[in-house]
Amino acid sequence: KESRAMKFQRQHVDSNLTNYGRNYCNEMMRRRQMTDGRCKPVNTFVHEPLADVQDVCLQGNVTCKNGQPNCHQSFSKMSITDCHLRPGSRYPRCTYETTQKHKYIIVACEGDPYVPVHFDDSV
Ligand SMILES: Nc1ncnc2c1ncn2[C@@H]1O[C@H](C(=O)NS(=O)(=O)C[C@H]2[C@@H](O)[C@H](n3ccc(=O)[nH]c3=O)O[C@@H]2CO)[C@@H](O)[C@H]1O
Repeated sequence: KESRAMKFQRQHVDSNLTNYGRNYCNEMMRRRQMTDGRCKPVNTFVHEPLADVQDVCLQGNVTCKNGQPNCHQSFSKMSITDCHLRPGSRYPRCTYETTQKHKYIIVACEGDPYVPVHFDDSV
């Protein structure tokens, strides 16, 4: 069974941004298995070293969107790609809008070791 930490890495960490250009999301959402059974509507990939993403758990403690107190906002902006399902795209043809951004990320952390288990937002 995949741990929540490993699921976070599969869904949200792509340190060596493979340059697919505007097809990045179409390719990566499939490769990282977020189009099996349904098209995941929104997903962010972070293009920083895994250690830097894990370090966010030690950074600014903030309240998560769902009210839980275990979210952390990065001290620095990070290179990310937001993937948004295009309107009208129908499973199994999941087609995405690919948008490159440089923003602070907010993740929820849990466990020992205390690591990211959920991507909450970018600001
Ligand atoms: N505080 C917590 N502490 C611990 N665990 C917590 C906590 N909160 C939730 N989980 C858990 O996480 C799991 C999960 O999949 N949550 S999810 O909201 O659906 C993920 C969102 C995110 O993947 C994506 N998104 C969204 C915005 C964006 O900019 N970028 C972007 O990628 O969209 C998804 C839907 O929004 C679930 O098991 C829930 O129980």
